[in-house]
Amino acid sequence: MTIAFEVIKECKDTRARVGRLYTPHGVVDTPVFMPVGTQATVKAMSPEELEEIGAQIILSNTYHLYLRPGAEIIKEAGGLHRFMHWNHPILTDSGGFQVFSLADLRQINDEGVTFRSHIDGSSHFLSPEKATEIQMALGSDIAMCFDECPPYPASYEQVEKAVKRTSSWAERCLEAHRREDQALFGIVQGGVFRDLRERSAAELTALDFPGYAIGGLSVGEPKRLMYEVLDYTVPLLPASKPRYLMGVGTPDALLEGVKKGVDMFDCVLPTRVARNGLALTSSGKVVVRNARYARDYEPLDPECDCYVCRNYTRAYIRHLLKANEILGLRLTTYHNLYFLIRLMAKIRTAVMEGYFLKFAEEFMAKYLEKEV
Ligand SMILES: CC1(C)O[C@@H]2[C@@H](CO[C@@]3(CNc4nc5cc6c(=O)[nH]c(N)nc6cc5[nH]4)OC(C)(C)O[C@@H]23)O1
Repeated sequence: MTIAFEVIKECKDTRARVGRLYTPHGVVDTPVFMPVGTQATVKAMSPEELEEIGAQIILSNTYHLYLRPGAEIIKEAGGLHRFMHWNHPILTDSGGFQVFSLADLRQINDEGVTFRSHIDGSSHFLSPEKATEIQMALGSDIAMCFDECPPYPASYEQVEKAVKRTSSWAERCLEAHRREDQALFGIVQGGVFRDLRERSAAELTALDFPGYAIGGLSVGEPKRLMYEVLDYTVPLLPASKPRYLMGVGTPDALLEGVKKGVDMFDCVLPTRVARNGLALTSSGKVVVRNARYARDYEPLDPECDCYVCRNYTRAYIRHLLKANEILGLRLTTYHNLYFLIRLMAKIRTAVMEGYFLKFAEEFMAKYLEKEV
């Protein structure tokens, strides 16, 4: 069995649950936030710093690694874990979504996708079989099916077509998947149409994957629409298997997702906004680049106990960012990742001890979405 999942504790007044995901590279306590390491690195962080921060599992991308350095090099290097010196679980996204969101898409048909590389414009073809072979070569602990994620908004017909293709491609991925020490997760599509979500979930759960992702969300739809889709999609997935909400998210979305029964999350947010000099704190966002922090000798978050908040001030980090010093990016990234990973640890404790709903309400009362 490449992967096993057990629910440890269920919340009594929400769908939240604490679980444990057993993978070939170690155990993951869920709900979990996965830092994104698109090109075999979580930008600006070393693996040792990620361990210090408490990262349990990271995400990497088939599309990017296939284009550069190429799956063959990573395979020759002994696989992705060895290549990037990360000896804990890795989940790889299948490339479907990245082709749509990054590449110069040339053609999509039932066979697969022809596209031009966003790096050098060279022409490539990705199919369910090829995306599966690449992930087997990378050796991630969890591979994702090659799916079609429609944009938002999209017509019913467009989404229906993507559901049909996603289901047929899922069967082909299952057929092509040959790695005993790697789990393959299915991805449910269906946009914001309830009947299409029901159809996609039925077709994918019939294939009995060890875990399921909810795709097609966090692609520009209003948050309340995403929550509505989660309310009727999560119950369609087997309660005994991990549920992964792709591309999410912000602290409020993580809390809502956990409340609705999601176990796994990933998002570029903490690392991406760090590069714009934005810090996530318990009382909201702090754009530390702003002049107002020039003489602010407090830590990024006075309530945070991370290495950055114990040793540096907003004034210093602002100076570094303004001076385009690399350490500025590193310190802000370190703190943002720590903030989200720490939030997930607090969520797990709150579920275990039966006060999750109260915790969520108190956290949101303090964490104002607007900048503080
Ligand atoms: C939230 C935030 C900050 O995350 C950023 C940016 C725009 O949204 C993101 C995150 N949302 C997101 N939804 C996804 C859906 C799928 C999917 O249906 N299938 C597969 N295989 N992979 C997926 C990956 C996904 N990522 O997607 C890109 C374009 C990667 O940048 C991310 O806003």
